[in-house]
Amino acid sequence: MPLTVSAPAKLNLFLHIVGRTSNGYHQLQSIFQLVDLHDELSLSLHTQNSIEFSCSDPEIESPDNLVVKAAKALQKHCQLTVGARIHLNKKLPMGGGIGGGSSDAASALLALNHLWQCQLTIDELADIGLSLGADIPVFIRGRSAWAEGVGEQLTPVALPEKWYVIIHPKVHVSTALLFAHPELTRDTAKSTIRTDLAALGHNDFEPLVRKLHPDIDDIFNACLPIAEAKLTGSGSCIFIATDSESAANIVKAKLNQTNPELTTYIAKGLDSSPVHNQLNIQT
Ligand SMILES: C[C@](O)(CO)[C@H](O)COP(=O)(O)OP(=O)(O)OC[C@H]1O[C@@H](n2ccc(N)nc2=O)[C@H](O)[C@@H]1O
Ligand SMILES: Nc1ncnc2c1ncn2[C@@H]1O[C@H](COP(=O)(O)OP(=O)(O)OP(=O)(O)O)[C@@H](O)[C@H]1O
Repeated sequence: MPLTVSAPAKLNLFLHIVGRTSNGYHQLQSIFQLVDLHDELSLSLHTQNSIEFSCSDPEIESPDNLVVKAAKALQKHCQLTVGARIHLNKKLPMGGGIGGGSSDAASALLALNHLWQCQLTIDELADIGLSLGADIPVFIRGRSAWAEGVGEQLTPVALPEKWYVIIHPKVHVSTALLFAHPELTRDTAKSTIRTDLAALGHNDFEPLVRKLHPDIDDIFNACLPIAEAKLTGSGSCIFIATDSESAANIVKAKLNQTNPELTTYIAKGLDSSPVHNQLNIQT
């Protein structure tokens, strides 16, 4: 029987860019909110040391997939002679700033650490994850968190229970291009940990993303009379926070009334990642 684990999505409830590191990466302050939308990974042992990867979406069934990179990084780190067969059931929208690829990689690292009996600590797995992408450590640690540094310095925070309406504009926004853009605001004042920034903070990518992508700007404008909308990560997904599932359903219905073409999801905020429960990891 393969081992099956989830890979949840995240929202950046706010995202302030507060500086730059010497290697060109950006220093952020953000709150990562894990949500109950997820991909699914099935993993089993392979007696040879190859990583056999398949995916429900043929477009990302490639050796470049972050899942394959994560598996190979762990295999190399632990100098293993065994491999794995991994299937990814892709359900999360891609390139939307909800961290799907990063979460898939994190769940692969956590599950393979278990399957291969590597016995690496969460800190060691988070370091391997960070070498593959700035968004991976939060999924390794598996807690909604206040984030600093490039997103790897994480302090778990208890957030009020929320349901989010997530809108996925069918626009792919490049994280690397946005971070490199001359018009990006990079000097937002640093704050000490404040969970009220979940509601009060802004996303420094938003003005630029709206300027570069008129379709996304149109969606923000359509949300205006309904509720406050925010961008997650570098986009393209936009979300609206509500206090209950029924309130989320009402917002979703209103949005779809004004624009039936919109792809919308409802997601509940999570304090901790389902993959940690599935693998019985105590954090
Ligand atoms: C926008 C966020 O999603 C917010 O959570 C993340 O900061 C992005 O994390 P990610 O997609 O895992 O990013 P990576 O794959 O590590 O890097 C993609 C590109 O974004 C830039 N990058 C990323 C993270 C960061 N703190 N500063 C950066 O400048 C890097 O130049 C890199 O070329
Ligand atoms: N397992 C994966 N799932 C999705 N995309 C992947 C995966 N591995 C590699 N990719 C590549 O990464 C690109 C961005 O994927 P992803 O959905 O993680 O973006 P994102 O949600 O914007 O992430 P982030 O918030 O970390 O910037 C995809 O277009 C795809 O080419």
